[in-house]
Amino acid sequence: MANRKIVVALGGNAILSKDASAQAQQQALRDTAKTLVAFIKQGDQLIISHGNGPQVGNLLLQQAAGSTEKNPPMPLDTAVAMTQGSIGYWLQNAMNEVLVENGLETEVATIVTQVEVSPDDPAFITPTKPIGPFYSKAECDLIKAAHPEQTFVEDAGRGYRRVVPSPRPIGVIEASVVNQLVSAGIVPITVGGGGVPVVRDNQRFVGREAVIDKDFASEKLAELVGADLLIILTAVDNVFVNFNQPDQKRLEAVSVAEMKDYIAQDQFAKGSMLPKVQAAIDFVESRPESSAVITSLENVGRFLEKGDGTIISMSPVPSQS
Ligand SMILES: Nc1ncnc2c1ncn2[C@@H]1O[C@H](COP(=O)(O)OP(=O)(O)O)[C@@H](O)[C@H]1O
Ligand SMILES: NC(=O)OP(=O)(O)O
Repeated sequence: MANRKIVVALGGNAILSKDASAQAQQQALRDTAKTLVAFIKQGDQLIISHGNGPQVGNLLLQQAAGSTEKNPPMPLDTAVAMTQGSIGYWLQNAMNEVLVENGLETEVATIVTQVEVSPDDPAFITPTKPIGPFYSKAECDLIKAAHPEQTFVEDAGRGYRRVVPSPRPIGVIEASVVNQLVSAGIVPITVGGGGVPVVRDNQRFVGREAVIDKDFASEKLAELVGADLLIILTAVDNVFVNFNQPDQKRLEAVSVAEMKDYIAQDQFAKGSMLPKVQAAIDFVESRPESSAVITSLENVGRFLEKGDGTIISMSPVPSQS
């Protein structure tokens, strides 16, 4: 089925694996662009979003390392905007290259996107969003001693990471601009890093220091632009119940009601799979004719061909595999 309006959210592995150099991230995004072009080839209207957790954390560290009185570090909302710019540049450049290789004239544009949050969101007092590199316990203790204002958590057995507030998105300021670009046949790259968090202050919007979850921001955008499909790309082909246990079960076509039962059973890890599943449910509930897909970049071909992946909808249709 072509001609769908699709919001696709790119997970960490679409941009960054082990090597955080610009060159390596650009190469990863070239590979990602080769996958995404399949949607454009079959006539879908694509809207691309992406994460920025590792990048924005690294940027804060670079800023802190080089800052002087005359060259102060930038606040977190500005750092999020900076990563929207850098990752957006890499991705639109990669998309341009791959589109030309495929003989397509589609244009791509990155939009610095502001996402509205509530100033009263409890997330501002309880930081949960991991950013930047992983540390050992000893490294983490040293940083905490020097920066008692920073919060760190142990992240799924992989080490310690700084966490920052992650309020829920309630609006996307540039949603109408995104829709106008889509209507003009342009592929927008938007709500990068979850969008720049802003709060309403009478007639204006004011930045707040936080990092919004890109899956929630992509969901909000998908709702606002009236998307047909929300695709969340991550490192796994499917969502599982009893994940990583001998009896793990792959979820394929699954209903919103079933997903809610699994959430109640605590099947999805907080901070990794749970926000993706929650975003998928929120989107399908807001647009009951639509569906949401959680799968990997590597599985996109099989999703397009046979409907493989975890597909969440009100009334699931079994895959052709
Ligand atoms: N129930 C589950 N099913 C599948 N993956 C899960 C589950 N619970 C946790 N995960 C983990 O969540 C990861 C996706 O979260 P994360 O790495 O934070 O996302 P992102 O791709 O956006 O960076 C998967 O790669 C997997 O390791
Ligand atoms: N902003 C955000 O959700 O980034 P990650 O997906 O990289 O954590």
